[in-house]
Amino acid sequence: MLELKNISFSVPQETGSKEILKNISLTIGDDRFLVITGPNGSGKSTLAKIIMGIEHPGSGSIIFNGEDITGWDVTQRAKAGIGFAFQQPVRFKGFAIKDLIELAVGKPLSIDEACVYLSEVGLCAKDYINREINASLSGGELKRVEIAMLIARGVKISLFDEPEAGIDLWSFQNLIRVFEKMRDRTKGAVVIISHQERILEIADTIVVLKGGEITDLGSRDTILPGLMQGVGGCSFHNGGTVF
Ligand SMILES: Nc1ncnc2c1ncn2[C@@H]1O[C@H](COP(=O)(O)OP(=O)(O)OP(=O)(O)O)[C@@H](O)[C@H]1O
Repeated sequence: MLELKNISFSVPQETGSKEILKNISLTIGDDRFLVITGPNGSGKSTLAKIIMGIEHPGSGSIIFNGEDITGWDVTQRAKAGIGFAFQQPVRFKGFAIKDLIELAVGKPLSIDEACVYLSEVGLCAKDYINREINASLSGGELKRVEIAMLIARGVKISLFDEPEAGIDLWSFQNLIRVFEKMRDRTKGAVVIISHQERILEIADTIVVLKGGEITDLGSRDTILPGLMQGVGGCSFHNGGTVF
């Protein structure tokens, strides 16, 4: 369980400082599928960076399974089981997909063992296992490889910042299926930052950030109808995209 307690974060500006997150308190329970949404600039990515340890809060504390990890860096948090998928997946030159899966698991694997993780994310394993991580892989394929790595690492919290960014509708539909499977099977929490209605629809819990504050938090069934009607912080709805 991850607890954010009264988290505030500011950046210095010429005219003083700008408060980006204001007194955020949020508990992310195990086995929860939580989606954080809100308008552009509301502080979602900053909150993700605070959870990862890329940024550190000016005040407040972060407790992970009872331990205060506020001062921990990215590596310490990664080792403790907080995994992160980048908005633009990293491409490692000269690395095959199998190498990445082995790196994630932390030991050599047989082809069959490595293939299990690829099958989990809907990639036909034999076509991919020896492919190099390079520009020949589509954005959707790269994202699925990243998710396979998080599954292989067995992280306790998987964090995705706008996984829909830069992928086509077809790949997006496949990604949704992978997330649905992850929600049903993965032990541990999944936290997704997204504007997409299709992702909000599979959330257990939705958190709405606005102006650096949590303006709404609750189950999908209580929060989503308000978002879709423009109540509770939604200012714009267009083509399946909220906000
Ligand atoms: N290092 C920084 N210096 C100055 N301003 C910053 C810094 N980091 C973030 N901000 C500002 O803080 C606000 C929140 O940014 P953040 O990226 O967290 O928003 P977001 O909700 O993820 O937005 P989006 O939906 O557009 O990705 C923005 O106004 C951004 O310009």
